[in-house]
Amino acid sequence: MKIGQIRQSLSGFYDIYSDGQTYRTRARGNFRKRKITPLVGDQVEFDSTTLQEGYLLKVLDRQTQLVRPPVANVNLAVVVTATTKQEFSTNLLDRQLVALEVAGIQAVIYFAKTDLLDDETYAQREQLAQRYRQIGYPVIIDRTAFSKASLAAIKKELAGHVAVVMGQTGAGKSTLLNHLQPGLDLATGEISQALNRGKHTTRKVSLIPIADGLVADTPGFSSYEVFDIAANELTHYFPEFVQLGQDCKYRGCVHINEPHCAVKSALADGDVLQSRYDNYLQFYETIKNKKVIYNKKK
Ligand SMILES: Nc1nc2c(ncn2[C@@H]2O[C@H](COP(=O)(O)OP(=O)(O)OP(=O)(O)O)[C@@H](O)[C@H]2O)c(=O)[nH]1
Ligand SMILES: [Zn+2]
Repeated sequence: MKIGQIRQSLSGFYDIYSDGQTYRTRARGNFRKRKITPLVGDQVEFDSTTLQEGYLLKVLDRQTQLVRPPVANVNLAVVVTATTKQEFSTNLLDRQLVALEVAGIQAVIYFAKTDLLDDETYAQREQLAQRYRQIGYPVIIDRTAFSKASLAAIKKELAGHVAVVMGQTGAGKSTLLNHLQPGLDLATGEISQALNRGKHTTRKVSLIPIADGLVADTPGFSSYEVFDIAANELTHYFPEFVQLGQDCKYRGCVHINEPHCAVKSALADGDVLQSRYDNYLQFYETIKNKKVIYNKKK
């Protein structure tokens, strides 16, 4: 029995990386009975006779689990945010950040398409980047898109992590992945020619080693339509509110109507971003009314 990590899943085969080797395996039938679908990123126990023939025996406990892309144990997400006036939205950015906080996944923000900005807009984005850094989120922004420095900065963040790239349609996720890994043939929705039995297309998901980290080659979607939390918990997922909230007069203050609220006074002093607070209010109301949050910009 060996232990390894699923690095690729395709048509019922699982490629498991263990001790410098990749083993192709199939899952034993009992997985289906137990309703466990092995996921790329899973740490697993397996048996193998050759590199081509083996059985996946057991999926070990997961740290995290994403649905889109279906990857386990992701602990970092690169949030690709297009910065052009037409596309940029702090609402979308904050929504993704909250979803990641809820999932327990670290976020790195990448500001894309900076080459399309005029100087004034670029300066605004840079200022905003600084504010997000103060909250604790690394932000990668460079006047030159895909500069050596910005790619190196992303690679540094990826080191030691299992990561996904997320962001709106057209934000620049695939383009970024291709710059991080030149020659990468993004395989989203690819039909497996050797293995497809003609019933339906097979989605391949794999984790590719980039700069001492692993990145899912399938970008994720940002459409976390609803936060699976109660409205009064939302404050826990705004890191700057967590810290400030310790000085609110009322325990369990949600920073809306309570007097002597440290978050609201920091907002009045300009120490909390107005856009973050506005988005907080909007998410709060949405969760409270149990409405679905739809993406405004598609
Ligand atoms: N000028 C400029 N264009 C970019 C940049 N990044 C991406 N683009 C362009 O934006 C368009 C969308 O980029 P993609 O990488 O396909 O976006 P995506 O996020 O993968 O989109 P989906 O696959 O639809 O989710 C493409 O035409 C890219 O060439 C950038 O930094 N600067
Ligand atoms: Zn408060």
